Amino acid sequence: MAENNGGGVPTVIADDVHIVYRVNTGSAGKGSATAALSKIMRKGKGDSPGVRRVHAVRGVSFTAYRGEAIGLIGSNGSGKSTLLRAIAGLLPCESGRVYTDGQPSLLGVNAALMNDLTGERNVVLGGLAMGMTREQIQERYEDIVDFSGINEKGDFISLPMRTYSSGMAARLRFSIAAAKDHDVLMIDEALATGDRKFQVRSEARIRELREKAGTVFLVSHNNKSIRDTCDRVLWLEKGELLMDGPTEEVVSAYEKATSH
Ligand SMILES: Nc1ncnc2c1ncn2[C@@H]1O[C@H](COP(=O)(O)OP(=O)(O)OP(=O)(O)O)[C@@H](O)[C@H]1O
Repeated sequence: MAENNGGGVPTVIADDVHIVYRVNTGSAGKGSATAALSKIMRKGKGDSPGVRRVHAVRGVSFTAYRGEAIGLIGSNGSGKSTLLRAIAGLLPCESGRVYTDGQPSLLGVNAALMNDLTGERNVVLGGLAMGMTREQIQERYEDIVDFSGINEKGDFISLPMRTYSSGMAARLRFSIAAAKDHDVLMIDEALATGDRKFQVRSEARIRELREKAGTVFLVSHNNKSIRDTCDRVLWLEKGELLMDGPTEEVVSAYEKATSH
């Protein structure tokens, strides 16, 4: 639908993507009536006993271009995080394809840093995990810590991450990820967790990343963050792409639909 690419270079192409989780329900026990019933229901569907399918993304197609910041909105459980994980290559597609130009990096509020290690060690760990060299990390270390603001109220960077508030931890995660110029940067709710001052800073950094020819995806329930950051929005509902277009058009339609 949205063709605001200005003749740009595609960075992510999703082509009729379907993603199915398989959940072990543990109800495969012999003899129980429920087990027998689910066996009958499952017949011909090709899944093993005790496994339930959750069809989280259903036939989503879009093309993202270099320089775009794309918001993903939709109610809880609509498939936003699942779609991001598939673009990052962390989940396989049941059918359809995701093509990417460059390495997509997913920055979630749950991005795996080690709680028992200090902030300092996590900066190094996170940098290495993103493919930076030790020298590059060394070079950017001060900037990362300054950007995170972790040390504004004392020397917190040398304390284990488990002593951080959720906002502080989210800020550090964002700062680590934003230290690298990404081909495709995906942010899951990270902005919603920092305080207003940090949000302003991270929005500015996202704009910079976009100018460096990357593509940014942002999943958020905060429509203001989406409006401030994105120029295009995908609205997912029950795993399907309901709307794809300019931010104001899609967010207004979403607000209208969810206001009653
Ligand atoms: N690991 C998992 N195993 C099984 N089902 C899952 C898993 N993760 C998500 N789901 C299911 O997939 C569907 C989409 O979930 P997803 O987390 O992608 O939604 P979301 O739009 O990001 O939601 P939210 O706004 O609440 O973060 C939901 O029905 C959810 O229950």
